[in-house]
Amino acid sequence: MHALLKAEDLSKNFNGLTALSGLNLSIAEGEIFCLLGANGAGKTTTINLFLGFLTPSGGTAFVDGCNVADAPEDARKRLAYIPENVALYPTLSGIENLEFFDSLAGERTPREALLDILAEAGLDRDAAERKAGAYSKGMRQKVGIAIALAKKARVLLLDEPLSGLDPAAANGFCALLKKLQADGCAVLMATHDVFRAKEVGSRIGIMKSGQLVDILDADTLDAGEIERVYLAHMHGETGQAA
Ligand SMILES: Nc1ncnc2c1ncn2[C@@H]1O[C@H](COP(=O)(O)OP(=O)(O)OP(=O)(O)O)[C@@H](O)[C@H]1O
Repeated sequence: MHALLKAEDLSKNFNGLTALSGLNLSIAEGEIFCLLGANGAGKTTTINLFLGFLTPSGGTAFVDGCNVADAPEDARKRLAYIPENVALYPTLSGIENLEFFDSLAGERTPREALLDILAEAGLDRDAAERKAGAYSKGMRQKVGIAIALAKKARVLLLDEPLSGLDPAAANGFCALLKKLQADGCAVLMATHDVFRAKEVGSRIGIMKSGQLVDILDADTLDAGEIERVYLAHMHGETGQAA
């Protein structure tokens, strides 16, 4: 399977602190890779290196075969990024925000088609016409997904997109991710939620102190087992497996 995200010996240091050390990882089309790890483990650093927001101290990040450091604009065209808090223009409606981000991505998708995309992301027409300043966090995440859908991004980078969502909103968000996965997207999602990682992930990576110390197959373990392996790594009871 074609790797849409690839890290080769990817590292990042900040003034002597190793935030990411020698990451080797391939994420194929149709795969959701969840990154678990304690605060400061290096998850956001990994995502920021794929986004081209940071320059690697060593190694290479590729998005759909495109070297991010050499061609950050090309790489960014192929991906969509959903942070923990999707920032929208509060005085614009949901549909106006989507129109704006669509134009930034160089698209001119007709308004009706964008309204359909918002509906697909779970935001009905009434909500889409309301000012985004009054949106809940879950509604803003839906616009984030709609931006990704409109862009036809093949790669999704998600940094704790579920934190603070109520169970129904988190469930809806995961269902959308599954749909994108079925369409062949590759997803890298940083999360603290073991249960959702098990539910939505194809593979689960465990990061500790800047290193990917284990990769688990989400299909063969239940959430309790994943949590046990995770905690064993955090408490230093397991050797490095990756
Ligand atoms: N711009 C920066 N300058 C200096 N140090 C940084 C910078 N960004 C991250 N770090 C450090 O790099 C390490 C990894 O941070 P990172 O944000 O990648 O962790 P994380 O796994 O995403 O954590 P969290 O779960 O809290 O979001 C931390 O020690 C952090 O303090």
